[in-house]
Amino acid sequence: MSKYKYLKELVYEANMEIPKEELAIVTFGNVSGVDRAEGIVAIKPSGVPYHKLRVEDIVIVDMDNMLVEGKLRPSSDTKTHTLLYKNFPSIGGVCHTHSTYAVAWAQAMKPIPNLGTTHADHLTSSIPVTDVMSDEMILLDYEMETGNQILDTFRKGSLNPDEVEMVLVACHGPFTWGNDPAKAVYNSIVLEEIAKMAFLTLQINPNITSIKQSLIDKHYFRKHGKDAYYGQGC
Ligand SMILES: O=C(CO)[C@@H](O)[C@H](O)COP(=O)(O)O
Repeated sequence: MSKYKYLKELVYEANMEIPKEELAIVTFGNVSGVDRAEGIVAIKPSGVPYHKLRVEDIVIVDMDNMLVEGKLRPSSDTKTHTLLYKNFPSIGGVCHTHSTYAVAWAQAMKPIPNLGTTHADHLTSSIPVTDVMSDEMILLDYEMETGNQILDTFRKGSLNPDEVEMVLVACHGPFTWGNDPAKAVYNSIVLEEIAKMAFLTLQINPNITSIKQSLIDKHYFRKHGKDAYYGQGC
């Protein structure tokens, strides 16, 4: 029996949420989880349709993307996942999907503006989008450079990955994370709904740019326990 059975099961269950929540079809997307003490990552194998996926198919790699356990190839996005674990120290799970509305915003290379309280409940900023990669980056090592593009986006925007747990990779799609694989998938579900609402809002009223900062603050801090308005009778 694998010493990583517990993590494989967590990651398997999280991956099975992807088709259940209609966040991707066929083999698109992947979810991983990390055991920092063991220095390993459990991740969906590459090219396996969700309906055929089994717990024992989940692949174990080390933090340098070397195979530790598994008969199948790890996801093609493994380098992106491990780079995020190395640079975002408090995350325990990463999720990548091809959910329709989030991918549309990523392909349009537009950040998702904060247009309502549904968005504000989860983050105060826009949902960021990475810059487009150079030809050299694409040809050199697309998946590693995808991770670097995410890190650059957070550095340039002074964004906290513990508060903004999601990003749109330009021309590709969403990556989300959280303290465990299930939370990473939850954030992908939320992101897709916010992306859809924002798209429809702008179809109805293209002149909308964002909502009042006070409404953003009220909802975010009420949901995250630091209500800026406690004691102010609002
Ligand atoms: O976005 C892509 C390919 O464009 C990948 O994320 C695939 O959607 C999943 O690849 P595997 O995890 O099956 O290697």
